[in-house]
Amino acid sequence: MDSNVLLEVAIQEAGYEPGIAKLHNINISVKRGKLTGLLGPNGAGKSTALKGILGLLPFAKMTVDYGGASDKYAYVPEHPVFYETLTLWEHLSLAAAVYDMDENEFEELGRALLEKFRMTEVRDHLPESFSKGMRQKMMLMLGFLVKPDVYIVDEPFIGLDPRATKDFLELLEEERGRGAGVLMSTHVLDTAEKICDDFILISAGKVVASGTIDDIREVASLPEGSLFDCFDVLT
Ligand SMILES: Nc1ncnc2c1ncn2[C@@H]1O[C@H](COP(=O)(O)OP(=O)(O)OP(=O)(O)O)[C@@H](O)[C@H]1O
Repeated sequence: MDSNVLLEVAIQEAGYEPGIAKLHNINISVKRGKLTGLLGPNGAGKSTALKGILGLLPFAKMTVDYGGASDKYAYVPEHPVFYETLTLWEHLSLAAAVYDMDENEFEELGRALLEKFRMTEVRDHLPESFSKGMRQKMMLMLGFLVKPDVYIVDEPFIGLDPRATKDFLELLEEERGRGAGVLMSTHVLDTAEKICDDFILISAGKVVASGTIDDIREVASLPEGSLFDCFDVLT
C-alpha cells in the first residue's frame, strides 16, 4: 500500500443482520494530511460505514487496513457518549490514561483544548448539565487530545455554533499539517466543498460518485456545479 495512505477500507457487504446488507461495494481511502468527506442523504449508510470501520457491525464482509499509520485513531461519534458520573476534565484524564499519555503533556494539551473550545469554566462540571453543542465539543476535545494518525468523525457540525465550528476547523487544519488524515461524514456541503480533498458520495448504501470535486462534477455532468448541485443531481 502507498505509504501516504493511512486508512484503506474495502466494504463488500455490511449491515446489522447477517444477509441484510445496508452497504455494497464501498471503497474508502484516507491519505496523510488529507480529508476525505463521506457524503450522502439521510439513511444512505454513512454512520453504518464508519461503524464498520470501527468493527462495530454484526455483519461485515470488509477489510480495514491502517497501512501507513500506527493503530492510533480517534472516533468522534455523531451522538455524544459520556459517563454520567465523570466531569469533563475526568473524561479527558481517562482518555489520556487509556492512550498512555505523559501526565505533563496531558495537562498542557488538556488545558489548551479547554481554552480553545471555551470550556475552561465548566471543566469540573458533569456533561449531563451541558448543552448539545457543549457535549459535541467534549467529543471533539477527546478526539484531539490523543493526537491520532487518523480521525474518523461522524457529522461534527450539527450543534456547533459558528465560533466552535471555526475553532474545530482550525484544529483540524493544524492536525492535517502534522500529517493526520481525516475521514468525515457530513451534510454540511458548502463546508465540505471547501475543506475536503476527496469525496465519496453514497446513496442507498452504494457509491454514486467518488474522487475530487472535479471527478464528482464529471459524474454529475455539471462542470461548474457546486457540491450541493452535484449532490442534488446524483442522490
Ligand atoms: N442500529 C441499526 N439497526 C438496524 N438498521 C439500522 C441501524 N442503524 C441504521 N440502520 C439502517 O441502516 C441504513 C443506513 O443508516 P445510517 O445511519 O448509516 O445512515 P446515514 O447515512 O448515517 O444517515 P443520516 O444522515 O440520517 O445520519 C438505514 O436504512 C437505517 O435504517
